[in-house]
Amino acid sequence: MSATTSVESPVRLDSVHKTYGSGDSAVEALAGVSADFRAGTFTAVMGPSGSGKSTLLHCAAGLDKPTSGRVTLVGTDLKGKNETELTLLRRAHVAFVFQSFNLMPALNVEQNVTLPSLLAGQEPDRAWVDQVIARVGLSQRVKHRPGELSGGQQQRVAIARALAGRTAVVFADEPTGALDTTTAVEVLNLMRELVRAGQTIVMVTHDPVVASFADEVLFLVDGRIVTQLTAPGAEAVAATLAQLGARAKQTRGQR
Ligand SMILES: Nc1ncnc2c1ncn2[C@@H]1O[C@H](COP(=O)(O)OP(=O)(O)OP(=O)(O)O)[C@@H](O)[C@H]1O
Repeated sequence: MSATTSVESPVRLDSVHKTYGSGDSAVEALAGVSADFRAGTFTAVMGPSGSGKSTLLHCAAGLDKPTSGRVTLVGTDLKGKNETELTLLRRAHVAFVFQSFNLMPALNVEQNVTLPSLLAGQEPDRAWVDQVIARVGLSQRVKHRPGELSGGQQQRVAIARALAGRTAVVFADEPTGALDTTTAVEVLNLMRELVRAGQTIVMVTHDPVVASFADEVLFLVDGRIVTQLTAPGAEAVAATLAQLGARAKQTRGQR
């Protein structure tokens, strides 16, 4: 089973602005972001705390509505779509690994991993599900419930759940934050394999080593993409972050 589509750019943002609140308390979380996430690409989104990374992910996934601008997800303009339409679109084409793992406490590992496919009305590919569970190191835990697992193991279930359905798009927010280095590298290599098979992954991370597994790294500052690197090493990512941090400090000092 594969839900991947032939859309060239499964995720597109055109001049997306997002302002939270109004008047004196208004916060411009995204200040005109345009980005084209092409099929079969792995993109990392980086930037200082509060720069708009999570907001970008939420707007791109239709979990939050832009104040202005356009988001196109697997060829569908999200403007004017109601919650039911958005839910059906996401079920068919999108998977998430977010910081709160959102696992179903009453279901075991295997049931959690296959749930998105079942909800989308698709028969899970059992051999592939077993393979993904094995790759994240949970073969000995398939009958365990989330409450019986460590934080890192729960994160691995969330990753397996996101990757098992082979959806066109995967959005990930710090997907390897709770993992040891060896497991994190295994998960990132698995993500790269899926990208090579045509999936599109957009991942928020603070870690230059994690970002170095991506094809592109976008850097956000104050809700704008200020620079991007193609296939960078971890050192280049860290150097760019340091430069941006110094620039942000200077700007704050001038205010
Ligand atoms: N629901 C909300 N209501 C009001 N302001 C919000 C809301 N969500 C985010 N913000 C503000 O929007 C800005 C961008 O937040 P966002 O969470 O996207 O940043 P981030 O880059 O993901 O940060 P972090 O790295 O700390 O997770 C911040 O100033 C934040 O305070």
